[in-house]
Amino acid sequence: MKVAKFGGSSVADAGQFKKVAKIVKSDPTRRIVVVSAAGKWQAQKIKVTDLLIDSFNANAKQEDFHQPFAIVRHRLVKIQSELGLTTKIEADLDEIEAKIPSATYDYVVSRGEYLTAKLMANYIGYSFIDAAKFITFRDGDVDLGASKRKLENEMLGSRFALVPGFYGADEAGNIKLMPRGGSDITGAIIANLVDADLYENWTDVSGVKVADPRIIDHSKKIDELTYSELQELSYMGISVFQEEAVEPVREKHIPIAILNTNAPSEGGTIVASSVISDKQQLVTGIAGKKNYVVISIKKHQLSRRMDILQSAIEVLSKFNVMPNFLPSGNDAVSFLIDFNQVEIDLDKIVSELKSKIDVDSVDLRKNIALVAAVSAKFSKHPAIAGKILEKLDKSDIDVHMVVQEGSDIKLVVGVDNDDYERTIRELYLNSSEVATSRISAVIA
Ligand SMILES: Nc1ncnc2c1ncn2[C@@H]1O[C@H](COP(=O)(O)OP(=O)(O)OP(=O)(O)O)[C@@H](O)[C@H]1O
Ligand SMILES: N[C@@H](CC(=O)O)C(=O)O
Repeated sequence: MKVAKFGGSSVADAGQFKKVAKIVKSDPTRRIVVVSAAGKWQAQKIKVTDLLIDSFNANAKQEDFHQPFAIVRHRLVKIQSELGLTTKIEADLDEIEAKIPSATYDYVVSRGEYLTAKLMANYIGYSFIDAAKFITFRDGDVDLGASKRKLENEMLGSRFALVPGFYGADEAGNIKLMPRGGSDITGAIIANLVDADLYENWTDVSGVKVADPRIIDHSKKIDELTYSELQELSYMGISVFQEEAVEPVREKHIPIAILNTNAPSEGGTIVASSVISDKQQLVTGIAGKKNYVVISIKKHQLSRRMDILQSAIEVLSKFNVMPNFLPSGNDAVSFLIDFNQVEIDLDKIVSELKSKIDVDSVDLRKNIALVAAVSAKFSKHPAIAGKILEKLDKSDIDVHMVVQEGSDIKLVVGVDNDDYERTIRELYLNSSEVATSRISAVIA
């Protein structure tokens, strides 16, 4: 049995619905289909999820929430009428619109998936199963045991099911959202619950590319990836697969196929526990994100001062800040933090660190981009990392920091935001088959 998840671009309009139906109908083993909310595709420039967030926020600020909601209504009703569906989605839309002033954020924002799934279920003739009926949250996490029992119950009598992604419910029945991109997680959880043979993730690219296709035209496709490599790439910012969606399928050794709804015959990327590696390819994938801040605290022999480190972490936790990386040396520790996390409180955090902890200096650097090269080969051939840094040095890119931590399959460099695209291009050039012949001696 296959679980097939279709992302927002795959269900953005009636034309995209038709492509999904063709794919699903071409293989009867695709018994459970998960969909995101109608997303971006061609003329559709805003995701339904973002319009619902706008509606909720407008109401919270006592502004007109009917305006963004009208766009949601227009898009979904258009899909219904263009496909001649019998769903009567208007009644659901009326009910949701009436509830916005009193409903929770999670309820309002999850309705994009709920409504899109109802439309798709009607179109392809699958039974609609609401994720709130079986994906059960307990203490913030999904309880797989409870969810499995409930899903089995919901599936009784249904051979083919259509499930909305991105949300579940707590034991009291309150809707609980997953992180952004969470429909990937729903699909992965369901694949785990039903012991699927394959988890298909359908999007708008033919698999994971070595580097972001918006930066590298015609970037080479990665044919095979390990779960760990995909997890690291997702953590570092490739939006094509949600990082938290790896674990549920890895646990059951279920392979993932990342495929293109707009070009199903092109094939995609297969993700599994181990892969046959491409000898020529030193770096499997490159990912990154702009806009980090680096807060560095310095003191002689800081690495021996647990008390100081503890106090610094307490200051960050007080502001709900979780550093993404913590490069450290004998006399200094740096906290690398996504700027969006600290934007409002940054000055307060720096002044509290200066006033409350006994250090020689607290330095702040903004506008840092992190770029990661990921490869399972790094663990066996650490010299590759040195070669990569040498290449960046020769191209006059200022590397402010290098982090090679944790999984030891990832090398992260911190560069200026302005050098982000150039760094990705340099790494890409030196990861591809042609260029690697110059440095392949390292792995020989
Ligand atoms: N290395 C990469 N390989 C492939 N795509 C990448 C990579 N890095 C970034 N992307 C971007 O990821 C996009 C696909 O992910 P996205 O989440 O937008 O898809 P989706 O299937 O429409 O899902 P949803 O709208 O539900 O989040 C691609 O269009 C591409 O621009
Ligand atoms: N619709 C949600 C979830 C998803 O697409 O997976 C989002 O835009 O983040």
